[in-house]
Amino acid sequence: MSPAAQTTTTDTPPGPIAGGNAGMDSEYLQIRNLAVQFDGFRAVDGVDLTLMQGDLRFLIGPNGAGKTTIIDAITGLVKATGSIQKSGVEVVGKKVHQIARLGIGRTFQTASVFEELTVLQNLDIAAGAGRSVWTMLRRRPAQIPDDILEVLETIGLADHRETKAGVLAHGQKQWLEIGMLLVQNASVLLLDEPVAGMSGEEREETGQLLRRIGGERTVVVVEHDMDFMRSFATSVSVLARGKVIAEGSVAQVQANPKVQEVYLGTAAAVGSAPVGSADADASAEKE
Ligand SMILES: Nc1ncnc2c1ncn2[C@@H]1O[C@H](COP(=O)(O)OP(=O)(O)OP(=O)(O)O)[C@@H](O)[C@H]1O
Repeated sequence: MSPAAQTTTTDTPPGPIAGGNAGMDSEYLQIRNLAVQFDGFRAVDGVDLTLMQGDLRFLIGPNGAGKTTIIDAITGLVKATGSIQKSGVEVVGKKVHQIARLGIGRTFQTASVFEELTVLQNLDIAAGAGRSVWTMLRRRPAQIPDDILEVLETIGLADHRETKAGVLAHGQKQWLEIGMLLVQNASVLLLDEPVAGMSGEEREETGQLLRRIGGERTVVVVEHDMDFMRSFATSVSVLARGKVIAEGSVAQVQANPKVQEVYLGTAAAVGSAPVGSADADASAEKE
């Protein structure tokens, strides 16, 4: 069953809304004055972001704006300065595995699943602790832990749990990768171009999946697909040359002259062109 087909009317957590939906006790990510340099080049240059649980935040901006580097900095893959706090705990300076243990997970532009293993085995490995491959292989379906069964339903792959990941459709691989973060109990999910290369139907289903998981988590989506952003973002931060140049609702950023300038230079453009398109990049370079 596809994720989109699984929306329930009872016990459905509140969906994402701008500013978050979980009140004072919610998880959050607070980024202050974040900077990343590569040989003196400031790829990320003094970025502040406040990301609340229940706010489905999109990070957009032309190619090279620094979006992926911000995700790399949050997850410890590149050295950064400044502060990144996850619910009060400082992340900058911690190692990749320590950051993952804090509940911060990410996906990559190309899905990184174990192609030779089944969907269930991939989720089992991601869930990790104490589950040997042997236990996993001998286990009967009834013994699948509840948390993994729930995630299989959430990502729409319950009927594919014995399918090898390598033969899944492109979209299903991305959903599996998101599922691998969910079984690790990641409360902050950083998704790098999750719908790149997907069909229209897969995009819609992915958006619905993000809505379902985004109500209870902090979800940040780096995306070039403007239609997808308009359909599912509850808030948007726009980056250009390593800096946040605008932030707000979809309507607010689309109406922002700085954003229009970074893209094609007209109001119509930011409403229609995919960000990062050749025209948009040419325009950004002319600034
Ligand atoms: N490891 C690296 N070494 C040197 N420069 C890098 C490295 N990683 C990224 N950069 C540079 O940093 C800048 C920001 O790159 P980044 O990938 O974060 O941009 P982006 O906004 O994610 O772009 P895109 O939308 O094209 O993925 C670019 O100029 C890029 O060339």
